[in-house]
Amino acid sequence: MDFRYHRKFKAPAGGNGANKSMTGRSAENLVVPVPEGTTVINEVTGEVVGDLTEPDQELVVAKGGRGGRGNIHFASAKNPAPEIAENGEPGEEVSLKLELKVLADVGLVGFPSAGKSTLLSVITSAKPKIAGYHFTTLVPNLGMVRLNDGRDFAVADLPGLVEGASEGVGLGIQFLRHVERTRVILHLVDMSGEEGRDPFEDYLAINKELEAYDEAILERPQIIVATKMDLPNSADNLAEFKQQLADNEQRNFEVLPISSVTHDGLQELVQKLLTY
Ligand SMILES: Nc1nc2c(ncn2[C@@H]2O[C@H](COP(=O)(O)OP(=O)(O)OP(=O)(O)O)[C@@H](O)[C@H]2O)c(=O)[nH]1
Ligand SMILES: [Mg+2]
Repeated sequence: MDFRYHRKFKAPAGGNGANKSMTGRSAENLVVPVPEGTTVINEVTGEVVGDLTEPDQELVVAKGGRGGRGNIHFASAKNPAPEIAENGEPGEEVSLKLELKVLADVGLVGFPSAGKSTLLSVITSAKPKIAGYHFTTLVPNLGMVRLNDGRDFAVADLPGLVEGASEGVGLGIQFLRHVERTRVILHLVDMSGEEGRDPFEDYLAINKELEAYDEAILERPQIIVATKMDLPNSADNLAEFKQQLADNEQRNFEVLPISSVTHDGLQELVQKLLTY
């Protein structure tokens, strides 16, 4: 929000050089604070200038100009106090794009209404919007899982993905950069079969979109979370899903069944996430 209306930042000018051997005074540095996880990109060349991932990390994006030299610099034996001094040079000017990649440990992806926000709401203290229609989540939600022993990790709940997301359908794809750096991706698949959905088709469709976004994402650790296991057809659908997975998938992703309603499987899931 800070950058919405304030887009130009200019450090104050240093002083010019002058007589009486005065070198131009340096001006104060201008420091622009950004959140952790900000990638700084040169808007013109597209080059990544730097990645601010640590607290208090700093990056110089534009150097000030060389200060003007005072008259003593131009002194000679003949003229020990010349009446010339230099002006300072202008500082660098750059156009930058700041991109925030949320530094979550765990990223939740899946079809709309797969139960991503509900899962976030039961394992963290976050209170995301939850509803029975698609695209309830419009921007990522973050929550912290905190254990009694002091361990914790951050979970990012993303807007749902649909077929064609990588070509701009729906709104999920623009947020996928948030899972690029998570330690593990939780791929939520609704096992209820409601609305005539086929869990395995959903699963394949989402992976296709992830792959189209960035092939490397599918190489990242992924756990398949089978959701809504409290609903009547879920157990049968899960058995079929596992069979289809074994028949069609080379990758060996683990499948963890959960219900955010009965809380079955949640503890196992959290324990598993601690190992990443
Ligand atoms: N029975 C049952 N219903 C669930 C469970 N988890 C979520 N739901 C329901 O499924 C619907 C969608 O849940 P959300 O958590 O909003 O789904 P989402 O994946 O965040 O959806 P988008 O934000 O649209 O991508 C809601 O009506 C939830 O109450 C579950 O474990 N069991
Ligand atoms: Mg949601």
